[in-house]
Amino acid sequence: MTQAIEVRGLSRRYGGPRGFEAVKGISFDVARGELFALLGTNGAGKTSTMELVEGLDRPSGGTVRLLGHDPFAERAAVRARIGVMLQDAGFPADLTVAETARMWAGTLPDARPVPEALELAGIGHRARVRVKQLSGGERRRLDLALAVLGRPDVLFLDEPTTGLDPESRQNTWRVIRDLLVAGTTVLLTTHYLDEAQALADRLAIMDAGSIVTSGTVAQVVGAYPARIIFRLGDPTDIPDLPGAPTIDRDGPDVVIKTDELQATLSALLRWADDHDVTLRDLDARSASLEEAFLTIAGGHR
Ligand SMILES: Nc1ncnc2c1ncn2[C@@H]1O[C@H](COP(=O)(O)OP(=O)(O)OP(=O)(O)O)[C@@H](O)[C@H]1O
Repeated sequence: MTQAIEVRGLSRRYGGPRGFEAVKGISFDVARGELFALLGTNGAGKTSTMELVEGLDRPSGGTVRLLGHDPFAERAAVRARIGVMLQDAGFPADLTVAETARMWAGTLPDARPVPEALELAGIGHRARVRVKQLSGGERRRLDLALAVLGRPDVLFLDEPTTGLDPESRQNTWRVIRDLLVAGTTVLLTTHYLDEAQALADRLAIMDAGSIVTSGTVAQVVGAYPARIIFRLGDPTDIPDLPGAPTIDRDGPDVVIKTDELQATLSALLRWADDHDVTLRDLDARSASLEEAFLTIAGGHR
């Protein structure tokens, strides 16, 4: 078996059969050793999905296989093999960092030494500090230390770098990359598109409970056009341009979308030059994950 996670037609309804459907029949696979990122706007259903894959609740519909098991019905078979970093773990505030990790290690069959896990997550220097005295970013690092304490085969990271300073984010990324090299499978949710771009082998963008697009970063981005944006002073007619672009005009504002940025842009610049037209605030950019995300998220506003 090469898939660590198999999700088929998964749905989650809150509040009974007539309640709110937060996840609407989604499917995806995550191969062993792969990092799969779930992206989406607030309330898209990322955490609801992740919790079902972790086995915290029974799906309203569809199936989840985690390391070959049903994670809800066969919880005992998977619990020791997964590590979970929740958005808000809620540990006793009066314990120190090391005491918290020791307590957690006591529940695991093959825990790393506590100092090793704390060092790995960059929180070793705060081992004797009480949890309630940690900053928000330090709490995230403690959460990460606890998630990796049991040497998990599959690691669930729900917004792992929210609230971290840039250096700590880089550190967390390094930790995640090292774990991937060691063969760990990771399911990640994040609001940082650069984080997904930097870490994800594959990703899915969710909106309103459904997966709108998924694939490698290159595949997802490749499905969206490049954009050329500028303002025209006069009501000049824009000529036909190569690359079969779509041209939207709103008063002086022009947005051109094209799959052949270089060809379209070159012709546009030649035309502007020949006709002495100024393209004010000219901005040309390739498709990006941000573009794909905003198009998907914006399409439902
Ligand atoms: N226990 C619950 N009872 C009822 N509705 C819930 C519950 N948990 C989540 N929801 C709703 O389900 C939808 C999806 O929530 P979820 O937390 O999965 O989204 P998300 O994509 O993780 O969002 P965020 O980026 O804000 O973390 C939201 O509309 C949310 O209000």
